[in-house]
Amino acid sequence: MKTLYDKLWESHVVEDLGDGTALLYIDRHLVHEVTSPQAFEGLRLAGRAVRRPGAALAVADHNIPTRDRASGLAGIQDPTSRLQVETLEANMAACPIPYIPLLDPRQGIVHIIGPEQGFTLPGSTVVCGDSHTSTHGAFGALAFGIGTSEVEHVLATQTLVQKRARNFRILVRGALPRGTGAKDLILRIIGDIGMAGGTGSALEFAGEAVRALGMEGRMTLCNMAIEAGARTGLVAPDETTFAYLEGRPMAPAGALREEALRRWRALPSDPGAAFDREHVLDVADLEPQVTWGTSPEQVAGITGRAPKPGEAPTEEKERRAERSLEYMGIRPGQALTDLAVDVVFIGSCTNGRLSDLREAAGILRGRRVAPDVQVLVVPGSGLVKAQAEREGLDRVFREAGCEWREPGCSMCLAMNDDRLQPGQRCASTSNRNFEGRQGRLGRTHLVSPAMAAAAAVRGRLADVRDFL
Ligand SMILES: CC(C)[C@H](C(=O)O)[C@@H](O)C(=O)O
Ligand code: SF4
Repeated sequence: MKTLYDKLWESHVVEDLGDGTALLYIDRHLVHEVTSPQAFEGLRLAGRAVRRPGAALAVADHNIPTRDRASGLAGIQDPTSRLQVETLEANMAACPIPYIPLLDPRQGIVHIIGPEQGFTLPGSTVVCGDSHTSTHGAFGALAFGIGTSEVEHVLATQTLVQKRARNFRILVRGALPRGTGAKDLILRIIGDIGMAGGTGSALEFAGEAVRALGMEGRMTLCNMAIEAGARTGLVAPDETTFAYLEGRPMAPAGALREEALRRWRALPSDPGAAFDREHVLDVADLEPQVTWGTSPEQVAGITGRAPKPGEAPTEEKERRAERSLEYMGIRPGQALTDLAVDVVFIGSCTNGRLSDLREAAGILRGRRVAPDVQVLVVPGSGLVKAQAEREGLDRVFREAGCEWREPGCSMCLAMNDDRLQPGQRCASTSNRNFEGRQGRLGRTHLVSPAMAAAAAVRGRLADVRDFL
């Protein structure tokens, strides 16, 4: 009896190296501009070629502006940012890896375009020089982030040495209550098990609440598995997965699809397979979640308060909470709905997909953004943007007073023009809230798209259930 993870691992071992490590075959490799330049340089210096260009897919996403795209590379003001994108373009011109250029309608965040193109498939190994590669585990793929030297290794050999992870099942009972979704669920899970709770493990999300999620919600869960310290996140593929993949440009079709479906259906963990660890939670009472600190584990329900001295379970957590509150400009015990926001960011590979934009638009429709709040809505890809526009979501956002931008990582991290000013407070649908993540001295509260929209309207962190 095997878990999904065991099956994925065992079917990709090229050679067992002992000590729990093995050389794995890598089926798919996503490439972006930040972690690939040195890898290509390394190949050049060693006189090596890319082993299987067709197994890779490249796109620029982190350093690109989300406005005035028409000017292309020339529109990138920051020299380091421009150099990274230029280098990616030069590397792609010199090798046959499929590349989605900046002005291509399919351009977008690497973790959004992979699934969208049908590049990410159940049963495969997927790597990228990016920690949030775990996102692709939502398809029942073994997907994990790698470092730049590993990017070079995969380019050269299509293999990678890995250490086998422990099996950790997160079993989610009950149905997600009104006003909550995948983002609230993963924030709650990280709050429960902690930012190091998943260390050395593959987190398999299971249970009825996970089955009920669409692919986009499952991607949100797996995206943040890494924020619980896990190697990767997984959801067993099922009919929802197969329906999502049907007709995608790079997914198997016809007889190949039939053959693939037979294999994919054998992937889920066998009933009774042993997990090294299990965490069970019931979501019947889950509230919309919001982080109050500078780690995703520092999270509470929106009706909650910032912690008071003496409330943390350990001395170390107490000190961390104290420091976080100081950085965040929050008084101990302050009600979270007291906190006024300056900026709202709706986007990222956590929550920049169509269902996320629909969710946010559902709250903003017919309402206005509070005065002096800047709201950035950044679709995760050009295809998400086009579909949102067909549905009139861009109008909903614009009429409410939001800015409708071009796809990219944007304000998820301070690597492009979109960033917080020192001291600004932001309700953000992204995945990281450490100090300076969205800009020097910026203050980030991680929330769902619906909660971000509610904060935009109220001008403070707000309970989205008041808007339903
Ligand atoms: C820039 C990149 C290497 C980084 C990552 O690995 O995750 C980024 O995507 C992030 O989210 O911090
Ligand atoms: S959207 Fe954010 S988390 Fe995702 S790849 Fe870009 S920077 Fe990393």
